[in-house]
Amino acid sequence: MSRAVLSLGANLGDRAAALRGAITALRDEGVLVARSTLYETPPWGPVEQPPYLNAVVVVRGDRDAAGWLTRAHELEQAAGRTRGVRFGPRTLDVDVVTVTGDDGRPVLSEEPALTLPHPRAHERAFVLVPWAALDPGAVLPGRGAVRDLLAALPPEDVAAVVRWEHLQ
Ligand SMILES: Nc1ncnc2c1ncn2[C@@H]1O[C@H](COP(=O)(O)OP(=O)(O)OP(=O)(O)O)[C@@H](O)[C@H]1O
Ligand SMILES: Nc1nc2c(c(=O)[nH]1)N=C(CO)CN2
Repeated sequence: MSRAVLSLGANLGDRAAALRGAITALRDEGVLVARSTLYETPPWGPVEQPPYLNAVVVVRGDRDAAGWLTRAHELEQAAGRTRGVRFGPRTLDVDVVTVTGDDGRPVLSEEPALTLPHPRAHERAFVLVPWAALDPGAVLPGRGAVRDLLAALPPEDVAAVVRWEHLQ
């Protein structure tokens, strides 16, 4: 049994359907603990591409860290994702942000195939804003409180992450 925080993102096709489909699948299999609302976010990184919808979910179930990565890849495939450019556009991206074992300890890994906590989560407003809204006391192991990490980001990056359901 472990608990994982997953980051979901989509910027091609019906973005909301892709995120909602993944969240519904996790709920239906009984592992969804909590989900954020959907946020529209400017593209992070070096690739010019359309805006993303992002969300963060907390899941708990009978999987180890590698098992959550496998589930993440299955959800991406179910949304029709094909592997393209690094940091490039996609129908669904599911990243494993952090995993906590039943003993309450974070799983730490430096393996390229599964680095935990996710090595770029601390610098991504599209992860930190939904996560802090979902769990104001959240901590990114090795980096600190999510609220403090958000305070360290450029304010314009944080302000650009907008609750999408309010825009509809
Ligand atoms: N914590 C992690 N969560 C998801 N994938 C990871 C993680 N650590 C390592 N990986 C590996 O990263 C590889 C590339 O993943 P992906 O194509 O989603 O990268 P990306 O989305 O372009 O970049 P990023 O991971 O920074 O969002 C995956 O095949 C996976 O094995
Ligand atoms: N806003 C935002 N930007 C991104 C995202 C994402 O989910 N949201 N995912 C990426 C894939 O690496 C690259 N850039």
